[in-house]
Amino acid sequence: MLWVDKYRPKTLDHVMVHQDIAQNLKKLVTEQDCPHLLFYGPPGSGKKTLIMALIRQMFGPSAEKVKVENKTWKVDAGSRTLDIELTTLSSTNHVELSPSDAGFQDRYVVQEIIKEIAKNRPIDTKGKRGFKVLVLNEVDKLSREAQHSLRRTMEKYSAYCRLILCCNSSSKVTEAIRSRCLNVRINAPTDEEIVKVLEFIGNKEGLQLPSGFAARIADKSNRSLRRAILSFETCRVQQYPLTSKQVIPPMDWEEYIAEIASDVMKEQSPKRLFQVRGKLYELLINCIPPEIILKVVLFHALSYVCIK
Ligand SMILES: Nc1ncnc2c1ncn2[C@@H]1O[C@H](COP(=O)(O)OP(=O)(O)OP(=O)(O)O)[C@@H](O)[C@H]1O
Repeated sequence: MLWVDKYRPKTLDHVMVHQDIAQNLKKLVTEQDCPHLLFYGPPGSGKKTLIMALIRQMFGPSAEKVKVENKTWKVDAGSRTLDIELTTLSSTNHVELSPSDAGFQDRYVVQEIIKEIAKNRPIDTKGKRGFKVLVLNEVDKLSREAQHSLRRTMEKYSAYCRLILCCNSSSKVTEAIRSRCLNVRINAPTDEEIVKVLEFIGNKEGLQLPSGFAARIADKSNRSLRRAILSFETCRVQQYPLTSKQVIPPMDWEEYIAEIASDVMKEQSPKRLFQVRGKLYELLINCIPPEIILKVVLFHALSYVCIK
């Protein structure tokens, strides 16, 4: 198991960063009925970790027993029937999915599939919560129509379904949805917090960390905890004992994008265009978001221009 998964805190009491938010969430679910929630913040800041710990707090360890299903749903779209393939992750009390995976058909996912999941009321056994939780990832990528449908679903099934929405940018979520949720902003962790997590992992793995090594990884991580932990594990695999001069390698996909920028800058011909297109497809197939690809290409391209 990768360290990012192995050392992901499972409960709200064990989180090492955003402890104040974790304690507030704990109070929220123990003292009162939980509202719909919208978690937003930069990639790798710890949103998913808090959401998973929150669900565990609500339903106990059974929330960790999840099954992954790849289902094809038949959806009625007026004159024709659409087949929509979606991956869901579910336990007895919660279901998680990314409706934006359905692309421009996302509104059918919200109108039909989410409605179907939301209206199945869980059995209200004594002492247990009488609602189920629906976790929706990347809601900022949903189309306007899908977001409007989502707003209606939120209202209609709020008696026995709580939505936990997760995204990077809340400004791309409609005001109507935002105002119906408790908004929880998860800031990118500071370098000091990242160093604390890396030292904790190093300690658990029984590693000797040279002085300043964790700080160098934190500095290169762009304040993403996931990235810092992945880099740390890569360094460990590349060389042990770790040395203070050891190079902290960039992510594979970043090197690949740098190559694309260099290809584009060195030669502008139909042949090169064809090669670059192939490389871009390769990145997209590996789930690197297009906006990140363009941002990094631009960054490298500009550095070429500046050198000239
Ligand atoms: N509060 C925390 N304390 C300690 N480690 C954490 C904490 N939150 C996250 N981590 C570590 O950072 C990794 C990345 O966090 P997480 O997946 O929650 O980020 P995210 O904000 O959901 O990212 P993305 O938006 O890219 O999906 C986790 O796998 C975990 O190892």
